Amino acid sequence: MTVRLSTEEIEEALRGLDGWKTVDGREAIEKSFKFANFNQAFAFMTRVALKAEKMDHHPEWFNVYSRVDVTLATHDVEGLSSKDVALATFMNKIAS
Ligand SMILES: C[C@H](O)[C@H](O)[C@H]1CNC2=NC(N)=NC(=O)C2=N1
Repeated sequence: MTVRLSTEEIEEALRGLDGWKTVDGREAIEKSFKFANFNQAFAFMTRVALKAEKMDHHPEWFNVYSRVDVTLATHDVEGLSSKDVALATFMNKIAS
């Protein structure tokens, strides 16, 4: 059962998620990742895609060349959940 995070829990989670911020007017978090080139950007997306499938939790994202803009939210709870925090943590880890 996926549980929706409270405002306080979201703020606490963001303190540990470098570069992530809330989206104005929506219960979601976003970050723009910049890579050296398209290959590195797409390699990042490929790894995230495999992780997302394993988690059954998928990002909303946009890629242009070396940039990947990511937005995370949990549709099932119409807000944010621990799955968003886990996927954001994974993204930061592999992008560093
Ligand atoms: C039925 C439901 O859509 C699925 O369980 C998964 C698929 N991937 C998902 N991804 C995201 N971001 N939010 C969800 O609620 C979600 N639900």
